Amino acid sequence: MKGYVVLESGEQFDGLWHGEKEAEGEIVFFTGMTGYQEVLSDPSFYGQIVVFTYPLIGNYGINPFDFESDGPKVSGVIVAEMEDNPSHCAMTSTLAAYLQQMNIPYLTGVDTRAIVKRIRKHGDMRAVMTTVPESVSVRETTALATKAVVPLVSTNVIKTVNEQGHPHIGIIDFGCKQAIIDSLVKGNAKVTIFPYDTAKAKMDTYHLDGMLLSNGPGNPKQLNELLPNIKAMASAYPTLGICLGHQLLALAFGGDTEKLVFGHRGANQPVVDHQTGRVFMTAQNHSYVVKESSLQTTAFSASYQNVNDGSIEGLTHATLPIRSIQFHPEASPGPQDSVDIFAQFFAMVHSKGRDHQYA
Ligand SMILES: NC(=O)CC[C@H](N)C(=O)O
Repeated sequence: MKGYVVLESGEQFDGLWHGEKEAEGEIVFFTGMTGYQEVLSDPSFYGQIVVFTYPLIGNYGINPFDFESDGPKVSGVIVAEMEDNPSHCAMTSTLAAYLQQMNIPYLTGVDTRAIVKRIRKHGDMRAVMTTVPESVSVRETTALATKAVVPLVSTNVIKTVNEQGHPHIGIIDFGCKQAIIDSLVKGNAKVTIFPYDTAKAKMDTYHLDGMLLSNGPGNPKQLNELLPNIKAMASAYPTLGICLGHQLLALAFGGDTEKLVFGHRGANQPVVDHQTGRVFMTAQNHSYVVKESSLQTTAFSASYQNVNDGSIEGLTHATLPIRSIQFHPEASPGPQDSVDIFAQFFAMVHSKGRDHQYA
């Protein structure tokens, strides 16, 4: 059966329809050649329709190890071609069977290049995947775009992993990828994961050595009411912010964020480290960025910058042990060139123990 994706701009693209239900959400594109399983299950993609630009998706199937959360978070998938006969030693299912089992609609045989050219021109926008395009008004669905989705992907309960580890790192879970938790445990940290709106007073009872603000979906300004709590926590503990966590730290300390025309989603985003001059490749998926001009009135300075468009990729605080990064040092999927960010975070935590009083 023929299926369609109808964009907010009114344009539509067709392909072969697979699925039981329509999908709606922000349409974004991901440029990595591999990593579709991580993308589908990364909570930062919650509710989005993802166009994969690599022309053949699914060629190593789905395995039990590469999930970033308990299941798919995207609302729909669009590909040029999906592999029917994948091959991998750890494979337990084809991508098609997995999407069907999870009730995620997908389109194959789509001119993905044409869609991406539209998005690059007009920006990420709302879209609907449907078999009856004439019945769809994408504009009527845009109200949903303002709804905060972090509460839907954050943990409801406080949980600790690697009980015997040290140091003790608290993660504020805005939709945390499993790979971030794994990276901390790999460094032998005891990790306690808190719901996104846990009060600092509650966290203080856990005797944490450091704090990590996770990635997550949506516009950081949807979480404005959390900023005073975030500022208080980051002022009390050595802190690392990743992606949404980075954006929230900037907002909490008086900076500002804005939406990119089209997001960075892929595995080869070049970033320059201003301290060393080194350029390295990073995994990214975000729509929002910290506004460089807004940093002037804050104690933050830009530590990393995107080589392609000059956007801010990381911040360092002038006096407090706070670092934040827009890209993903845990990769998953993508290059591991920046994995030493976790080692640097551990060094910061060890040199600024929890008994240290910051001014
Ligand atoms: N990966 C993330 O944490 C994404 C952050 C935010 N939702 C953005 O799109 O910019």
